[in-house]
Amino acid sequence: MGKILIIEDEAAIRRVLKKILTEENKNYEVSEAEDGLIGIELIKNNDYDLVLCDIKMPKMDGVEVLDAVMKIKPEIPMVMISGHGDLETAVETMRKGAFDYIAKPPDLNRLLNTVRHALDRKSLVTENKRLKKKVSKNYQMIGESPAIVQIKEIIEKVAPTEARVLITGQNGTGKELVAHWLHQKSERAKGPMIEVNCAAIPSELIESELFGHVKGAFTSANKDRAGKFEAANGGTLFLDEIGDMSLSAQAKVLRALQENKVQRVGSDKDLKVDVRVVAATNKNLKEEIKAKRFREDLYHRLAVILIAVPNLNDRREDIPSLVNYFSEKIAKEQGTTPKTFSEDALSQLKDYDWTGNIRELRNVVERLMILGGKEITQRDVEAFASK
Ligand SMILES: Nc1ncnc2c1ncn2[C@@H]1O[C@H](COP(=O)(O)OP(=O)(O)OP(=O)(O)O)[C@@H](O)[C@H]1O
Repeated sequence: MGKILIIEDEAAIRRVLKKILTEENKNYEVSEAEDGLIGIELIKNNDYDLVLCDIKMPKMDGVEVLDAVMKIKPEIPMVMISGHGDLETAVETMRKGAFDYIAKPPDLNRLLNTVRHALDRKSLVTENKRLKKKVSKNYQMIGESPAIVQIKEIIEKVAPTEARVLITGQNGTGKELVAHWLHQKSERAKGPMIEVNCAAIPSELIESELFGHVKGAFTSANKDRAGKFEAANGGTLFLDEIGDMSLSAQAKVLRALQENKVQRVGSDKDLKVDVRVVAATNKNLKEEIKAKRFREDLYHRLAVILIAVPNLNDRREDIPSLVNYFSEKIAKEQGTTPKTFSEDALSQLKDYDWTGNIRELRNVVERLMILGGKEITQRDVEAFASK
């Protein structure tokens, strides 16, 4: 990574900059443009990682070039080159989105440092974009049934707010998927999304997992450790299977939600946290409250918005599109071509006796793709779906 474009009308300066950069790093690939118009054309048609741009130039000055780049490729860091008279403009360009500026004549160390930093940031931005794409691909929510459409609408409305959400539904109905959407579509999407499966953590460890601990808090605590609340600072904490959380951990979670503060186990120092909590459960929390296994006050804190994810059996009309979606997904994962399912096969699967778990549907599709014919028929479904 190191495609750099220099936009500068003075040939001598271009030469010096190019020399410094190419001598510094053999991987820097430097191109030149003698004015802003040529520069912008090059930027449109190439993928640069960094642009060095003079401020004072005839035809189109550096500020105009910056404005144009911010519109067409805002992810490219721009480093402005300023002469004696335009230091103020240089500072102004930073407000407009330039990464930094260097003064003429360029100081070697400062130039190289700025270039390195700008390229580092570019690779971070690219990586972030790649991850975001991956995440949004992985978390597609398939289905046009009224129930799914309604859930999508609720997500659109609720995600941008700070409201806490309780997601209910049987195992494998898509609760985690809903939680990811809530995070992705919120202001907090730039921050972390941290997940804790409360059912998978032994009750004696859950508090340390959520709130962290200090060295010596218990026998195996040999150093200070931050908990998930701290890790989720600025983002979303997804407490999955919250119905399985111990009563003493529930009390601490309640305090964290009331005061936006946590204490590491073994410490009495309050740490401020800015976390949105989204929780999920397959249990009926109202019944858990009656049985004194779940705190009612915590329930009311968590369940500002309730999203009940329907069972697959209650939205059978989504099954054909889910089958096609999984067929494509599995084929991609295995490097094969997706199989087509005949109309009869699809309607057979639609009426199939599902447990309600979407993972079960995925497994059936995978089994049919392995065992079935070129096109999956009703006979394939009869023969293999329930085996
Ligand atoms: N509407 C949907 N479209 C596409 N894939 C889905 C949909 N709903 C669920 N899935 C997929 O089904 C699987 C199970 O969903 P998820 O893990 O969200 O369920 P869950 O209710 O959180 O399960 P558990 O209770 O076991 O934690 C995941 O791989 C998820 O991506």
